[in-house]
Amino acid sequence: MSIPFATEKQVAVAAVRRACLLTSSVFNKLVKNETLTKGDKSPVTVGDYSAQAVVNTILGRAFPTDPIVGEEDANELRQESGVIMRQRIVELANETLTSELGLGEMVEWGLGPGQERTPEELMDAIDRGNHAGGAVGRMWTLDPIDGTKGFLRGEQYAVCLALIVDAQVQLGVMGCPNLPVDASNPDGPKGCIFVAVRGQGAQQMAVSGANPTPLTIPTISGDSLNFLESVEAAHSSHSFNSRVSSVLNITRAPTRMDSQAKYCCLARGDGGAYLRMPTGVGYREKIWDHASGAILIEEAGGIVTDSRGSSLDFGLGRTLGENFGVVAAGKAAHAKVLAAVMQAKAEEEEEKTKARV
Ligand SMILES: Nc1ncnc2c1ncn2[C@@H]1O[C@H](COP(=O)(O)O)[C@@H](OP(=O)(O)O)[C@H]1O
Ligand SMILES: [Mg+2]
Ligand SMILES: [Mg+2]
Ligand SMILES: [Mg+2]
Repeated sequence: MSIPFATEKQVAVAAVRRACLLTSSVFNKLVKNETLTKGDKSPVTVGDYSAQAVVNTILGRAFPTDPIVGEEDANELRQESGVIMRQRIVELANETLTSELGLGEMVEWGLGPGQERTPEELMDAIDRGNHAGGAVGRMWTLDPIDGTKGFLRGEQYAVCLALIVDAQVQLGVMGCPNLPVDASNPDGPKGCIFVAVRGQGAQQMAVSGANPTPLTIPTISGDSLNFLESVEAAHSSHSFNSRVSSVLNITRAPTRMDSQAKYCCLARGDGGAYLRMPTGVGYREKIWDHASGAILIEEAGGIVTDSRGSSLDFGLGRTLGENFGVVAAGKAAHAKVLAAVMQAKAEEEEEKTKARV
């Protein structure tokens, strides 16, 4: 019997690796007119667009009928004002798609010398990410650069790809080009890919795909537990996390890091819990910001829920719908952190009520 999702895993690792090579190379050459500000004020760069073009081109060749829920779309690039960026994206995507085959890659996926695409094909590939999501069937979800702000600062970011079947994440692949291979050697080699398949465990490997190593979240007890949280205070409440730390008597400062690299660090024991509490009303978390991270944690032996203890629902469309915040940790730590979140929430409510009277 063949191993479930073996081909999907091979294709997804190849797609993420190619996208990582692209984003690492583009970072050093990024110039001012290669970044746009989207409607929600967040940045998007030629790196985000061309990484989405590359991954979607590969998925489109390998699995032509699978829909994709991707973060970016090509609307801006199809305008007159988008011509310069579009040219750059086409150049970057083609450079990446046509480079020599790496470990486990196949010509059939549209890779290797001579496989250039037209600008129109690449814009259409980006727009294959327009799927609305939903509870039924097979779909991929892609964040071509998660943590664009981290990417622009030269810090952490991740290329994140996951396969969802009937609302359950079955496969997750994350590429972190700037993440040290070994956290105890922060100045050592950087760049790793994390892979998880439902029921088959979690792994870290080199960006080349070599040296896959199984990952298990270590049991972290007591006050040695520390939080992983967003760098951006607008994305996740720093003050609420510090309140939760006080409830747990944690004195260690949180580790701030952009992107789903936080899930990767948690999976290999570089942090005790990832806590993401909403900062204001109305923002809905996106499925591509959590799908690959959530399966990585589960397959490494941990638990991911929202801040009320409900499981994340990947079947409601492009967002996580009513889920409120995210709590991810190893099994024992998760129960403790969730209880502390509830207590901190109650304390906060009480203070608000007192302030009103
Ligand atoms: N107000 C908000 N609350 C929570 N998340 C937000 C947000 N505004 C943007 N984000 C998301 O936060 C992600 C980055 O997370 P983090 O802060 O953990 O690095 C962004 O992903 P992109 O960088 O892919 O756009 C974006 O989707
Ligand atoms: Mg974005
Ligand atoms: Mg993101
Ligand atoms: Mg993104």
